[in-house]
Amino acid sequence: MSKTEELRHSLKLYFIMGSQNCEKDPSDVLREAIAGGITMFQFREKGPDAKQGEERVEFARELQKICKEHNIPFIVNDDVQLAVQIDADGVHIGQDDENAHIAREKLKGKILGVSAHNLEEVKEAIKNGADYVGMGPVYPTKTKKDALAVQGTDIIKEVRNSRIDIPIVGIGGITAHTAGNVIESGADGVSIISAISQADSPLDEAKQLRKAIFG
Ligand SMILES: Cc1ncc(COP(=O)(O)OP(=O)(O)O)c(N)n1
Ligand SMILES: Cc1ncsc1CCOP(=O)(O)O
Ligand SMILES: [Mg+2]
Repeated sequence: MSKTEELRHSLKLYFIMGSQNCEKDPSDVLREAIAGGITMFQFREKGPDAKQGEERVEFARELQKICKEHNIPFIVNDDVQLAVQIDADGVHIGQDDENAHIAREKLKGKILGVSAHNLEEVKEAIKNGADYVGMGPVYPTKTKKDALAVQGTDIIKEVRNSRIDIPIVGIGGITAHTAGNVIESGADGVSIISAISQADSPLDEAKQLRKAIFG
């Protein structure tokens, strides 16, 4: 399998989480999500109650260890320096984060994901060396307070209709009921925070999502 094909597979069920998203112990939530079949993980420790400093680094290492034990790629949200420090598998940055071109330079050989909300941002991300783009919010979400306007799946279709082949993952309000639509629109995978992290059973929820994605 080529590196891109491998990445397309890893993006299928991309779980994102930080301590602020969990009611149970985050390590247990992550273990359950892995048992349920997630294919990639993003460490997103963010917001007013987020862990800081050394405690944050230790928390990242704890979740990274769980991912390593199960061969799940471990991506850091926003923080390129942390990704380098703990030798993460990659980083995901948004339009308001560190410049993607500079992040690419600092993370040679690692996975670089970039958020994009329109065709221009997708093209710019490709120029800057992104390996995949995260597009959304596809549906309404309560998880990200500063999220831009809901886009539906049209923007993903538009990118695919422009014959742009970069791996795409949809994000924002996606559940097991809607994941299939996101894939049908041309996305390689779905990124999920609350549907898994807030589920009574993250394991069962991940299983349901897998069914919707893989059939
Ligand atoms: C896979 C994926 N796609 C999009 C985002 C959003 O990134 P960003 O716009 O920088 O917002 P924050 O997550 O940093 O609040 C993401 N994290 N992951
Ligand atoms: C980080 C992010 N970026 C766009 S929407 C969103 C939040 C996704 O969370 P949820 O899956 O709970 O809607
Ligand atoms: Mg960001």
